[in-house]
Amino acid sequence: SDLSSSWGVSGAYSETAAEKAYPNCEAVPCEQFDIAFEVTYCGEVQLPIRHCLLANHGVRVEDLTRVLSHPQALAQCENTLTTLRVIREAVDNTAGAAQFVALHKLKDTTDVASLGAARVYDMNVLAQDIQDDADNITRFLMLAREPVIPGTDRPFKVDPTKNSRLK
Ligand SMILES: O=C(O)C(=O)Cc1ccccc1
Repeated sequence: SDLSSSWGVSGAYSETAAEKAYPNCEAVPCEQFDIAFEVTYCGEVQLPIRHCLLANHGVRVEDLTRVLSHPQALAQCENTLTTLRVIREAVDNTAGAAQFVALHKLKDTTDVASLGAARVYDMNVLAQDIQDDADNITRFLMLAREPVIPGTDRPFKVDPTKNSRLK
């Protein structure tokens, strides 16, 4: 199948967004984007986002002092995190936060990420649907590297409004 790359590690929301935008493609997580090329805006995809509070097995809510997640996820769970009285620490990806907490077997740190991330990194789900807005819809931008006609250095401009797959 064709590939589409999504920013972040496996279990990130962006992976789900890429799969929704390109159903016939396999989403490949990509931890770094080469910023040395031009990107074209191709469209947007909207996803209902349901955040979970993840921790290592055996960790209780009372043990938590810190939460790691993407800044947008931390902001979307403001009420829950304030009630928990945990120190917020922003990282670049929700699933990356889960991977970090799992890898380092942290016992005082939680992370806000998807149910999918809980599965991928074998973490315990302390709470589900912790976002302030029960119907949290988040927009993801689809960007493409400027396609180049093979054999030339000329970029091939695409008209994003003509691409019916992006609807
Ligand atoms: O970090 C992720 O998994 C993302 O895809 C970014 C994000 C963060 C919060 C809500 C939606 C997407």
